[in-house]
Amino acid sequence: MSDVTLCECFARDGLQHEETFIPTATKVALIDRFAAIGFQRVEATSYSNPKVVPQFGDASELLRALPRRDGVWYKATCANVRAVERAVADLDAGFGANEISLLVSASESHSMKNLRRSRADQWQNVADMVAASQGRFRMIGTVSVAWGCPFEGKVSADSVLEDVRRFARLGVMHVALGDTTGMAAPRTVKQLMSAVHAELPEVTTVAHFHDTRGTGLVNYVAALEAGCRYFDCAFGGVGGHPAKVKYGGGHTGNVSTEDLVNLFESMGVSTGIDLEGLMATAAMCEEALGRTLHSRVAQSGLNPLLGVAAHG
Ligand SMILES: CC(C)(COP(=O)([O-])OP(=O)([O-])OC[C@H]1O[C@@H](n2cnc3c(N)ncnc32)[C@H](O)[C@@H]1OP(=O)([O-])[O-])[C@@H](O)C(=O)NCCC(=O)NCCSC(=O)C[C@@](C)(O)CC(=O)[O-]
Repeated sequence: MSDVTLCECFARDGLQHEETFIPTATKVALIDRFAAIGFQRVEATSYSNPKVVPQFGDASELLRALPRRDGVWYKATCANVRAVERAVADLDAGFGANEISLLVSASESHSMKNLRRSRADQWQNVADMVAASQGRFRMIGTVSVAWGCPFEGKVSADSVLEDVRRFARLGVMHVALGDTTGMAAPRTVKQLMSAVHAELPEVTTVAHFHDTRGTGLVNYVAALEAGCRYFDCAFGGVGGHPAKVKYGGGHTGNVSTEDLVNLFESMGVSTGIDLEGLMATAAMCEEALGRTLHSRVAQSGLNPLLGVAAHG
């Protein structure tokens, strides 16, 4: 049993803004590989409107082809009721995701840009999505821009806390808090995470930090210290947000899986990930995208002290 549960997000958050369509067979091989090296949660695809996000036009085809592994949660992102209906239809057809994420934004402007709905309308949407899901999935409530919005600036921690309560009232007991454009810092991470854990211990928090400003790893340590045990990451730091073009902000990027695994394991926090497999998989991800990705560990190698008692 590992100390933390990592969700490998390369195939969804990672690929979301890749302009080139990655062949379905390549995605399936990578997702299966992620599960094979120890990821118990893998974000596999999104049931977004395929006209808006063509990269996921193959969601059902991909999930149909994906071999299942015991104990692995395959997540599909859902932004509206139509998305959940597609997830249910796939389950009815004998395949599909066993985990879905339901999206809200902590700010009005981000909600309008990302989901094309006001927060109030999206919360109604979430209630409808929960009903449409028929209790057939593990549900992950996801609050974007939870530590700051690129358009509005400060986001009220009380408002985010209320969003977590609303998910819990709807029976969504896993809630991911997203630092969508890298505005969190360790102090604010600890404050918000600790407040959620103190008031809602029955909710499992998931930390979803982007490395927009190089704060991803320190924020993950802060979340760990605040009691969070579920973390999102993506090989090569791929994905994040299309900050430059559409959403304001600068460099995009998830926290690199290789770097996060190396950090946690160096701290003595077991991730359950096979370390040799990690490095080989990083190379597969680079090959799939045809470029060098953003991971210090992929370039420099794992900490040589891993597996060795640090002070003799
Ligand atoms: C925003 C919405 C939901 C508005 O969806 P909408 O209000 O239905 O509007 P629309 O204009 O997109 O839809 C019009 C047409 O598309 C169809 N349609 C509509 N939805 C679907 C669907 N799901 N699947 C298949 N078809 C769909 C719909 O049925 C209709 O068809 P028509 O009647 O014209 O033939 C939609 O445009 C959409 O899915 N957009 C993509 C949203 C998205 O993927 N955003 C990025 C998510 S990442 C994120 O939120 C951040 C996160 C999670 O990573 C955390 C973090 O970083 O902090």
